[in-house]
This record gives sequence, structure tokens and C-alpha cells, in this order.
Amino acid sequence: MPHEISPNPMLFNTPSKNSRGLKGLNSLTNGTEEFIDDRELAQRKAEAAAARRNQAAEWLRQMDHGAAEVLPSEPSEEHFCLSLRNGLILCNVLNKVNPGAIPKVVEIPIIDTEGAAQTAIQYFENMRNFLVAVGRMKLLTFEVSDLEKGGSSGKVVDCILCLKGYYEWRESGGVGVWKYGGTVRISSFPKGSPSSLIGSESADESVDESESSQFEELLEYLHLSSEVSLQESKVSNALTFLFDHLGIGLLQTYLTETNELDDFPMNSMVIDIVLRKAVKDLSALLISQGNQLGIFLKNMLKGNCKPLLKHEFLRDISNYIDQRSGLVSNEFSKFCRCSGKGKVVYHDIGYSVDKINILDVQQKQLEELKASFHMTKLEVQQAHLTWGQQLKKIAHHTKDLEVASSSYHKVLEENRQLYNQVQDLKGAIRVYCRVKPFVHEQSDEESTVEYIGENGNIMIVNRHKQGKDARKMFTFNKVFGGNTTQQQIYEDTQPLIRSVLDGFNVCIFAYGQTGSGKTYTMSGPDMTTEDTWGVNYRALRDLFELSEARMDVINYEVGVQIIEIYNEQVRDLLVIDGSNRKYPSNSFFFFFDHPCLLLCLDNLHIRYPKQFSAQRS
Ligand SMILES: Nc1ncnc2c1ncn2[C@@H]1O[C@H](COP(=O)(O)OP(=O)(O)OP(=O)(O)O)[C@@H](O)[C@H]1O
Repeated sequence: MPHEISPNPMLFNTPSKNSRGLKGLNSLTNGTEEFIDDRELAQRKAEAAAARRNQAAEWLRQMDHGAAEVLPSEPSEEHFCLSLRNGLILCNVLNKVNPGAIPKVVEIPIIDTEGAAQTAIQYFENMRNFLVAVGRMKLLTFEVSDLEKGGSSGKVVDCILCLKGYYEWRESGGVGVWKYGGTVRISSFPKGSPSSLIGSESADESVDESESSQFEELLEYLHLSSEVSLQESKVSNALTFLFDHLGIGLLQTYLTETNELDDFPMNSMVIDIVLRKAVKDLSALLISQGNQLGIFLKNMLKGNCKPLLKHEFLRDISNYIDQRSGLVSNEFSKFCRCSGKGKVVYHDIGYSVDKINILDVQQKQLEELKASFHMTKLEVQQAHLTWGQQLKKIAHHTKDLEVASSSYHKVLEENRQLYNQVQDLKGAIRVYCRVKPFVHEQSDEESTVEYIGENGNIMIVNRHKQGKDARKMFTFNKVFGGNTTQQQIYEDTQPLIRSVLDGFNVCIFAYGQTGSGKTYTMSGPDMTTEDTWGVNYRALRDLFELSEARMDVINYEVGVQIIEIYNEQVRDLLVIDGSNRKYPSNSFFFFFDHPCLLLCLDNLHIRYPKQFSAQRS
């Protein structure tokens, strides 16, 4: 399949009014800027489009009789699309260009009951067959909707001109390169310079006739041999590459511009100016190349060089073209992109200096961000390292704690045993005496307590007796005087509560005559005031506090039973059913399955049962 040159109308199909021949292009290289307004630009574009459409229509008319009937030589855009919409002309022409490309063309639409819809489907089949065939031939194609109102008729025109170019190329023997809208021939080199490759319309008519005839002689000499076609093809390929490269470069530059900066003036005038400037520079380069090649060839024809054989001549031309292609390619690369860093340069586009600065600033910021990212990464790595070390330390400490904890439990057990041994040594049964102070109305009376010793002795005096019988000494574990506080009373009992939680039974009760202060000592005068709490409350408070403190080690269950012993009758005070409250027998035994704290809440006028014991297990 032949090589096709990119059909960008902005670059390659400059309308004749605005087209520039050799001299016109030269005049653009003097650095003067030419500006046109949007209106003029639009007008030029419309003219160019109409010219191309007319060219396409004319060719279709030549190729197909049917087209000559329905399609005028200068149709309006609407008429043009309308005439082609049924696909009939296009299919017929394509079958002429490439016989058998579309085997079945719907010539006369069948109008049946379903009417227009059916007709449209048949037309559509023509269009579809045409587009498929064109696509298969790797030619320019378009969408069916481009023939509808609002579609891009330019694409349809491109397709037809492309087909035309292909057809002409085939007709001329299918050698070398081709492009629609203008054939590429070696004869166009000297006459129109390489700029003629841009489009057939751009040939400079003012070229010297004598020069032209000299080149015709040259062509004669070369006999349009296949070698010439090969060189022609090489030149065209090189130029095509350059055009493509330029186009992509421009597009990239433009997109980079518009993406980076929101305020880029995106109007068609600016784009047109940029493209025109690019085309101008490209054309200048091509002219320069063409001139040099022209001079080279002229010199050869005039005999300035020594006579060459045909193959030497071809070799020299080939070398020359290779060399120049490389140079031009470098120029365009420089134009579009900086080599190396892929940074876009704008020295050929004056309006973007500010944007370069912005890009530089952004580049700088990016580098700063990279540096800070690098720093953060290092910090994270450092933190990771430190955490790792700390984790190791913690693991080490945890092991130490495990060891310490196991030895702590051993020590605790030892401590428990020693503690309870101390309690044992203090006495399994301890009897304390508390002297009741005089209450208000008794304040004038004389106390019978004559002496209270530190070792638990108390001396009682009977003032009604004389001599030896008047004084009696009693010994207890400890004697508490009349001004002893509730806390002091409890202090000697407190260690026994811990023993209960260590698995020992403890019984605490008060004994004494009526009004001697049993209730006062065991319960206290005022339950609501903690300072006056008696032994019972304090013992229970410690019991719960201790069991709570040991919660992590031991789970204690605390149960309560409250009984009343009165008149040798035992009653369970927590039984709701009154009939069962009494215990069946008069005798009452305490059986301690579990460590027990027996507290006497109130009077214990004991004649206490022989079996009663509060022995420690
Ligand atoms: N240590 C004390 N200090 C001050 N007041 C006391 C003391 N001991 C007892 N009392 C007072 O003596 C009175 C009798 O005390 P309490 O009721 O405790 O005696 P009791 O032995 O329980 O009597 P009963 O056997 O009749 O129940 C109460 O008013 C009490 O407040």
C-alpha cells in the first residue's frame, strides 16, 4: 500500500489566496509578523473548504455519469452531502477505482410498505459497504453521520480526494509516493522547490522558464527511471517524517501549554498564528534545502562539475539528500523539544516566556518536594529503626517482668504463710476488754477501774470492800481504756480479715452485760458516719477491698448468712418464709466448708453451745 502524507488542511492545504510560492515563502523569513483577524481567517477557511469540495465534486462527476446528473460542479455543502447520502455515487466511483471492491451496490431503492425507513436502511448498506471498502484500502474514511446536517463534510471531502489521489497514483503506474490533493513528482523539485510538496497549488509560477527546461532535460536524461522513483520516495519519506514530527511537536507543545496554564488564550486566531509561524519556519527550511539541491543540480547540468555516470549521479544525490534530511530533522527536533530532558522550549513562540518562568518555578517546587520526600523517607526509616530497638527492649523487659512476677508469687505465698504464723503466735483465741466511759449522767460517779496495764492487765476496785478483796486484777490480750476510738479497737482485729482471705476461719464476737457497749463496739453508734463504724462494718469493708485488690490473682466469692440466737432458739433471718426461719433443734452447729468470718452483730449473751468453736482450720 502506498505511503500517504498526513492531510492536515491547516498545514498542507493552504488556500490559494493565502498560499505562498517560493518568493512568498522567502518573504516570510524576513522576520516580519503577519496577523489576520478571526473573520478573515474564517473566510479563508470557508474558501479553502469550498475549493476542495469543488475539486472532489468535479472528480466524482468525471468518474460517474450518475454523479454528473445529480452533483453540480460547484455544489453547496448541503447539496454535496445530500447527493452522496445514498452512497450510490461513492460505491460506483470506488468500484471504478478498485473494481469489485463493493460487490453489491443498491442501485434503485425498493420502496415498499415500510417506505422511507426501508430506503434509508438500503442506503445505509451502500454507505457501510463503501466505508468498509475504503477502510480496507487503508484510505481516509469518515462517519455516516458526517453526511448528515451538522456532520463534518470536510472529512467526506478528504476521503474523496484521498481516493482520487490513490486512483491517480495507480493510473500513473503506482510508483513512488502519492498524496491526495496534489501528486508528488520529481519534476516539482526544480519548478516549485520542495515547498510544492506541501500542495499542488503552492507551486511558484514565476520560476524561470529556461531553468525549467534545463530540469526537463535532466528528467529526460534520467528517463524517469525506477532509481529516480526510489530517490523521490526517500525524499518524500524524509519530508513526511519531518511534517509528522513537526505536527506532533506542535500538538504536544500546545497541549502542554493549555494543560499547564488555564489562562492560555485558546482562540482560533492564536492557534492559527502559531501554526502559520511553524509552517513559515518549516517552509523556509524546505526552501533552503530545495535551493541548495537546485544549485547542485544546475551545476551538474551546466557542467560545473565533472561529468558523472548515471549511477554516480544517483549516489551523489542520495548522499546529499540523506545529509540534508538529517540536518532538517535536527532543526525540527530543536524547534519542538529540547534534547535530553524532554523539556519543552518556547524560543520560537514568543508569547510563552511567562509560562517558562511558571514552569521553572514548578520545576523548582517539584525538586523541593522530592528533597522533602527524601528527608521524610529517611526520617521514617530512622523512626522504624528506633521503634524496632524499643520493641526489642520492651520484649526484654517483659521477660524480666515475667521472671519477677513468678518470683513475686513465690514471695507472696511465703509472706502469707509467715503472716498467718504471726497471727497464730498472737493467739488463736484472743480476748480484749473495752472499758465503757461514763456517759453524761454518770459523769459524777467514781470509776471502778483503778489501773489499766500495757500488758493487758486491768485492776478493778470495789469500794464497798476493804483489804485484799477490794481489788481484783484481770488479764486479757489487751485492755482498751474508756477513751479508745473505734479505729483503735479495730486495729488489732484487722489482720484477721486478711487471714480470712488467705483461707482461715475467723470468729469475732462481743460479750458483756446489758448496756455495756457491745452494740457500740461491733456496729457503732451511727452507721452513716464512717469514723464511728464498729468492727463489723470495718471488717466487711476490708474484706471487699482486699478481695478487689486481689482480683487479678484470685476470684473470691462472698456469701452471707445472718442468724439470730435468742432464747436458745436459732433463726435464719434471711429466710423469707417465716415458718421456716426457726432451726429445728435447740442446738446449733457451725460447719465451715469455706473460710468463714463469723461476726456478732449484736448481743451475745452467751451460754454458748459446747460444740461451738471458732477454731482455725
Ligand atoms: N465506748 C463507749 N463510748 C460511749 N458510749 C458508749 C460506749 N459504749 C457504750 N456506750 C453507750 O452506752 C449505751 C449502751 O450501749 P450498747 O447499747 O452498745 O450496750 P449493749 O451492750 O449493746 O446493750 P444490750 O445488751 O442491752 O444490747 C449506748 O447509749 C451507747 O451509746
